[in-house]
Amino acid sequence: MAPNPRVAKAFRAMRDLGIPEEKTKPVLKRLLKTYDKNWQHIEEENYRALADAIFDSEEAEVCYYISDYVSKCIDIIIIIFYASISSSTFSLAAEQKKKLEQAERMKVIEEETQIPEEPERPLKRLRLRHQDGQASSSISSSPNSRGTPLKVPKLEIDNLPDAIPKSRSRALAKASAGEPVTRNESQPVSPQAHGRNKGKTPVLANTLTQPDVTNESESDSALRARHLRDKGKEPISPQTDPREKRPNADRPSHGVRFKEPKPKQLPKQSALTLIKPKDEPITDDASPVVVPLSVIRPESLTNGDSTENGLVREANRPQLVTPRSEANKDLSSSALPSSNDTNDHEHAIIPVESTAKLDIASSSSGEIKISLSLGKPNLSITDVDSVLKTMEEKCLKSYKVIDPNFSMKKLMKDMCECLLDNGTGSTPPPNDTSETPCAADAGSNGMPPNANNSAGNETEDGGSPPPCKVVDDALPPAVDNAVEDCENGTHTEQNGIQDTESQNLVTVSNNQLIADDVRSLHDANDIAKGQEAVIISLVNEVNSECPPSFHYIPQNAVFQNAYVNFSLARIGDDNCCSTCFGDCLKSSTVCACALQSGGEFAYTVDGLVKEELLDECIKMNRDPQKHCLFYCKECPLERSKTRRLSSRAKECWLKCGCNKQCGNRVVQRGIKRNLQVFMTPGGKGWGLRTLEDLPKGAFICEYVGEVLTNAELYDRVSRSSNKDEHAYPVLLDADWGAESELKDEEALCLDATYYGNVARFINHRCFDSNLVEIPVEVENPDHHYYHLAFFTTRKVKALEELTWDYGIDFDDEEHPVKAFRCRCGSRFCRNIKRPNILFL
Ligand SMILES: C[S@@+](CC[C@H](N)C(=O)[O-])C[C@H]1O[C@@H](n2cnc3c(N)ncnc32)[C@H](O)[C@@H]1O
Repeated sequence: MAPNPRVAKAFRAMRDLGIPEEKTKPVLKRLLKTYDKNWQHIEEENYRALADAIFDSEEAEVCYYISDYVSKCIDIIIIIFYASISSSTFSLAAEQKKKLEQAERMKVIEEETQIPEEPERPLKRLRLRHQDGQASSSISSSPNSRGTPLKVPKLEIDNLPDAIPKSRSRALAKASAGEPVTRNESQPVSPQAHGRNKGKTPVLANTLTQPDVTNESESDSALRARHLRDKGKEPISPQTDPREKRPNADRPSHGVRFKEPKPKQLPKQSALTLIKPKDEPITDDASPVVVPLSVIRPESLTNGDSTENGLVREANRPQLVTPRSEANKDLSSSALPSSNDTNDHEHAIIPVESTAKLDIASSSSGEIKISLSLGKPNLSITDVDSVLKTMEEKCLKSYKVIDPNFSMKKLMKDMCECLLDNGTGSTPPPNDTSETPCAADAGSNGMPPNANNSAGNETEDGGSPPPCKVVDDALPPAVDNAVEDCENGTHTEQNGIQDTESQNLVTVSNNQLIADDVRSLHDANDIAKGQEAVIISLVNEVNSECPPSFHYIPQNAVFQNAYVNFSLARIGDDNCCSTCFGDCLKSSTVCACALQSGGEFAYTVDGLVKEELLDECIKMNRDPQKHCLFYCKECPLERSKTRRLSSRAKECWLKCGCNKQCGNRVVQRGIKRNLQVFMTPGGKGWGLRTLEDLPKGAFICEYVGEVLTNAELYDRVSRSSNKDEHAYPVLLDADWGAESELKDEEALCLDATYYGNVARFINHRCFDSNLVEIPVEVENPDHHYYHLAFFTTRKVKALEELTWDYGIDFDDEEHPVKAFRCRCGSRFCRNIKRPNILFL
């Protein structure tokens, strides 16, 4: 049968549009049926009805694909949503809910895309295009569509909700296309999650985890730093006021309060949004050069303007402005001095990290240049300000620098000033008139108003102070206020300056730059912070060195393992004078406590140590071989002799019937003399001096510190980065009661490095020191633990430095605490290498 010419014409028209006959045929059949074989409707507008009907049938197919795809995407989003609100694995309920929702959606989509058996006038396509926001166009007039077969439309991924990151969208697209998805595309890892969960969390969970903003904790490196800082420094004895403990994040001390860094605010997101992935996070460990800094200033820097917790309010604190501040204005562009400059410059190379090198150079004109070589050849930093800003943020985050005015520039300026101030003395002095007087500056010579000033500025030897070796004589009075310069938190040990005369080279130890600690705050008006019966002031008339960082404690505190048991039950009747009344020294009967020290009290009614005991102790100190043959392992006889000869005092205590003013309670009543911590002019660092004339045998102070076992001390010293920093720990070795030699885990010592009293400032003098230490039993009849009390060996004039003989063997290379180069100035100094005289 010949084909109907109208059918053939319709096929041709559709072919022209790229629609093959087999697609046209069924649709045409349906249309003819629909229009009751009314060809007019079909042929109108160049077969528009037919073409639309064909497109609609194709679109229905496409819609199915789209709906399927969208539903899969929604599924994934729902999975994400559920996973994000519950970090645990999928719950069954969630999965069920998801499936139900999916089925619901599928139903709706299917309903929407169903082809009605009897289609209405096919204009839907045009309407859809309008809805898409695209220009309405007739299929015949659209040049693009003309002849182009319809394909499965590409999913417009970029139009998915904004919060879906592109990489994730790409992953979705790839996944749907059956392409492999890369790890980065599948894992929008938050910086926190990246570091924490690396290699641990399943990909999906990792992808979905929101960053734990509220729990953002210190970086590992900051924690490590704090751990190291606090290690070995926290006495746990109940004797110790817990507030005195080193501050840490959990337990802020009264002096310093750490402010946790505020977690970064994330943009607000709805429940369904995902966190945009970031590039590899920069971790705290990333920076090779980190200078942890504390900017807590000593209270002494203020004129009483300290806040309740002891912090200094920056705004009211006068700023140091010196001409030298210009020196570091442009650190980035300044080149280090050439080797030709070496005569004019002091030059220190500080190893910062294996690949990085910090270089500091100073010129005699007061210029300081700091350069940092990172060992990376192609590094170019053009914007120093942004580097400084980043560093400030880092300091705030990692090192809890809490001062809002903290600035790296200021820190570097301070560092330069410290370098100049602590340098060789060849650098010009600060020419600054804007410095405010130091709180400690109680007079031109540092004497407080009530001090007996009559004695003049004598040294122990009776002469004037020796010319200062480190600081130029020409230093102006401004350096009296040097305590103010300590605001950068760095601290230079006098010993850190090596051989300044010989090579004009300042060697700066690493830990001068790395303030490993938040400084304990010192009140220069009273370094004891009111914990002693007297005020102990602090002055520095010599240089700008800061008082060392330590906690002042008026009584010993057990660090950890030391066994110091003060139970009343352990004090027998023989060890106390329970029947005494008032002042034992005035009693007519010999008290039990006196019997304990050979039938006589150790003190006179004037509160001085009796001459015999004093002389015995002095002799013992000066010639231990002769007077105290202690610790002869080979010879038990010598050992017992030593014990018998051990000179000591025994004081009344809690079980005694006498009162607190009893003459046999000298050491336990604490410091009574007018003392001052001062910077020695002779290169020994800080020292202690008396501000009043003292008689022979006067009690000065006790050596107070942490009570450690020997084993703990060795451990502490060997772990310490700066072994020299230890304030010369003392061994409590007058173990006159022990039956056998004490093990290192039992033997005790005192370390005043981190916790101590004013005695930690007493310098050593060989042989003829004006103080001698006497073991004093107070609470503990075991004699395994006792108090080490200092008494004057002779009359001492006001302003004389107080010294004691540490008993150092300067040739003992094996001692855990390294001996210093002695500058005691004594004629009998043991550190002077004398030529061996050969007697023939
Ligand atoms: C107990 S501390 C005394 C206070 C110390 N000068 C300070 O500035 O903190 C002991 C340290 O002081 C220094 N020192 C004490 N006597 C010294 C002396 N005769 N010569 C040189 N340095 C001395 C040594 O650095 C020693 O390690």
